[in-house]
Amino acid sequence: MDKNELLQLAKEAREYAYTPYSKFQVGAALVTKSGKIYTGCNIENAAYPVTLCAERVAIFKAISEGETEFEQLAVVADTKRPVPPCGSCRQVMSEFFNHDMEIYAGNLGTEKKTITMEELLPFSFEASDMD
Ligand SMILES: O=c1ccn([C@H]2C[C@H](O)[C@@H](CO)O2)c(=O)[nH]1
Ligand SMILES: [Zn+2]
Repeated sequence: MDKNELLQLAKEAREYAYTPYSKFQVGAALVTKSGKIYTGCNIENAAYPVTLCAERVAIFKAISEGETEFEQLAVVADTKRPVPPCGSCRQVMSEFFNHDMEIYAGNLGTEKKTITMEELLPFSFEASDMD
């Protein structure tokens, strides 16, 4: 689907972010190969490390409904540059996304960056490394 439309859905999902601690709201929108869209927002916790990022919420929502193949992911936050997904999310993404899958990072304005999974996390540890 259109990159800008997906970034807009991520921006709307961001409004649901539960961020009493950081006050930093993030939204994500994930397109499946079957054509569905799963959104996510970051959800924090008084025990800080329990926090889940917007990207992982969107991915886990999809996985928990039987979706395992994905086409595009958008992520948006109120940042100067397009928001970079954290390392934990990159590892989770690499579990489910093909190397050539496109990730769109954006901000609340017009800054955006398209990056592939392979560019986002090169030389990533994968199941096949345990063969
Ligand atoms: O790509 C990112 C980066 C950070 N966060 C969240 C985690 C935490 O709630 C807050 C500050 O790190 O932002 C995300 O959801 N996605
Ligand atoms: Zn993350």
